[in-house]
Amino acid sequence: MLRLDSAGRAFRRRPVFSGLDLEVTPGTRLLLAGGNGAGKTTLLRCLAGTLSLSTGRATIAGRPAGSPGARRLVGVALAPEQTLCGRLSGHDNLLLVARMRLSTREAARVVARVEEEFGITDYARVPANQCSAGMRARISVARALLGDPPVVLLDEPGRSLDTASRALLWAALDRRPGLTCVFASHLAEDRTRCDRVLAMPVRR
Ligand SMILES: Nc1ncnc2c1ncn2[C@@H]1O[C@H](COP(=O)(O)OP(=O)(O)OP(=O)(O)O)[C@@H](O)[C@H]1O
Repeated sequence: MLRLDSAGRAFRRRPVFSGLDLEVTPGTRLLLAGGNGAGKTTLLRCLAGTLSLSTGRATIAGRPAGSPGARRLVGVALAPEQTLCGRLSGHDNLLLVARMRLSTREAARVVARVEEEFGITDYARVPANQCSAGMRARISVARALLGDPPVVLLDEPGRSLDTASRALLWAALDRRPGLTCVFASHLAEDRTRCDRVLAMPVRR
């Protein structure tokens, strides 16, 4: 489902990671582990296609990461507290994305589903910039799951979430056993939630 071949990314010639080979089969939950600066967010951004690799290749179901074909397959929550349009309600943020992919009726249906799953039906009615960081994170993660993409990329999804919200997140992922999930986390409990761990060393 997801593949890296000799993948590397450098900033100003300083490599963050290099020579990375990885094959992630459908339905796998892969945890990116590593200290601050190890390159977890950088790798997620390269898979999402918002940043390009310096060397090598990343593909999603055989399509180059970042290509329209790959983007259609991927739900993304990177910096989940910060990526909503602040003046729109959470509900409208969700609808905006759902309508890019789906008919009006289908968009309304999938938005209602994730709002219920994440318990955000009520506060998704106020402007996102009036929501707490945890509320925004819940909306962003819900947004990544809109329309059940086969792959989701989540950057520290539990960082701002309380215990109950984290339980909602994992329950939502558990309801999607075929979903391929790549997520970064510093939370020890998340090691029990994944099938594989990619340990990324911090390069000095
Ligand atoms: N746009 C950028 N320009 C220059 N250097 C960058 C840029 N983005 C990231 N880096 C560098 O790349 C390295 C990896 O950063 P990254 O954010 O991927 O780490 P991380 O593993 O996600 O860290 P954390 O656990 O703190 O979130 C760091 O040394 C960082 O300074």
